[in-house]
Amino acid sequence: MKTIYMNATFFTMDKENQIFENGMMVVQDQTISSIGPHSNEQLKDADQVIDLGGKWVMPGLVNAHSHIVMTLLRGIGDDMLLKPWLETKIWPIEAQFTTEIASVSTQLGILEMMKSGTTTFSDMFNPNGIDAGAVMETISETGMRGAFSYTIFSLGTEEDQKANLTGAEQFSKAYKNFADGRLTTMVAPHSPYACTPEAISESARIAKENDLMVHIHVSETDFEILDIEKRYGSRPVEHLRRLGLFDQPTVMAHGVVLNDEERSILKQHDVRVAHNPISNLKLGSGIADVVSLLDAGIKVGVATDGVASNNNFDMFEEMRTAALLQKGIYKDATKFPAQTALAMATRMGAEAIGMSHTGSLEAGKKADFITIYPHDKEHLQPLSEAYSHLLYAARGNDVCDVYIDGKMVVKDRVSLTIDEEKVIAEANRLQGTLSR
Ligand SMILES: CSC[C@H]1O[C@@H](n2cnc3c(O)ncnc32)[C@H](O)[C@@H]1O
Ligand SMILES: [Zn+2]
Repeated sequence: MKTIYMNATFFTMDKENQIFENGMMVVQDQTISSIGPHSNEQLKDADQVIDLGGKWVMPGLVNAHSHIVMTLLRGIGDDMLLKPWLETKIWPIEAQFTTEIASVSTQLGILEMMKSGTTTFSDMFNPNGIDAGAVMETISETGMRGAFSYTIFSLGTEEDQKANLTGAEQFSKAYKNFADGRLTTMVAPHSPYACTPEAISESARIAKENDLMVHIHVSETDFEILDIEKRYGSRPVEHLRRLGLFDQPTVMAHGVVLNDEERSILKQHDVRVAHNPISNLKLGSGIADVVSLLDAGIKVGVATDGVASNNNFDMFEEMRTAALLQKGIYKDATKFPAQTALAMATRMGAEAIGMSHTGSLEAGKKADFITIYPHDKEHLQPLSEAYSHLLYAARGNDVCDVYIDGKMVVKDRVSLTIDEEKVIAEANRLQGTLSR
């Protein structure tokens, strides 16, 4: 099926950052086959021609680190530091989760992600009490692209830990390249503080044997650095390197507390970073030095973390915050230009999570894109500065239509794959069943 999208401004977010005003994009089945200026010649053999009526089109956003199953915990445990937040609030409530709660949380979270322009996500979930396969099926039905990773924790008895590792290995294998390759898995040890060295080494083994990426929280707070140094005699990055984790392609969430030596270890091992600026601010963890990460040649993606520490999945807000923070900490407005922030939330973010088949509008890439109708929106005028507006002025609810794998999943801000009313009602009912 060959579909042509025309009469739009296309922001490719490719390496050349091309913009085609009154451009044309040809999609063959799930893949972009060409993009460029308007051509009447191309129109002749199309099965379907879609006139986008002057909309802006950009690649779907890539959220490099989230916890979709926690969506029902939005607003619970505000204004706390990471350690007490996890230990006294989040983990006790997550212990009450059921498959139904996890599925509804997931639908609500994906609904919010898609409607604010995210088409790919890389997620870690707490598997306790839930049928992870059923939640993966739920994700598949929404049409979303991404990786869903079963977290490895060294909590509970030795038997619990063994069962957790077995569960993670089975899940990662069973759902690798799922839903026609739209969904996959990673191996996800929670963090150096919630996993024993044995669990980290086992994670590396599972990733190696199954050719999977690793996804882990690292160097999020000063406390973590002191804690790991005290327990193991080295800082988290060196600790994980020694355990062989970085011999597998790894994406680490946070990287707030890093020094030059650690950045050089990360670069040597091609470890990528998922930058979560709002969660890091809200949990009082600090501000990652993204300029130094990029200067060191490390790939960085933008991420929201879960909505219990954000408190939304709006990637427009996230990338703007990322850019403004770097300018602020460096006291230099030339740092972190719009181009860098937009690349991190699209193409570079996709590369960071090992999904370089999406993240830009280029021939050969998956047809994952979003549209914005700017003409009736005051905050997106004057139209001539559209590229600037995408970073500095736009917000998630400006997104009009969303396409993943060439398939429309949101039309005029209405989901075509999720029953919005039902999910919102269920989310409120189920949240009321949790005791806090
Ligand atoms: C990794 S499974 C998901 C699990 O991790 C917990 N969590 C959420 N946000 C953070 C964060 O910023 N740092 C560490 N751990 C976090 C939460 O229990 C999630 O369910
Ligand atoms: Zn997280």
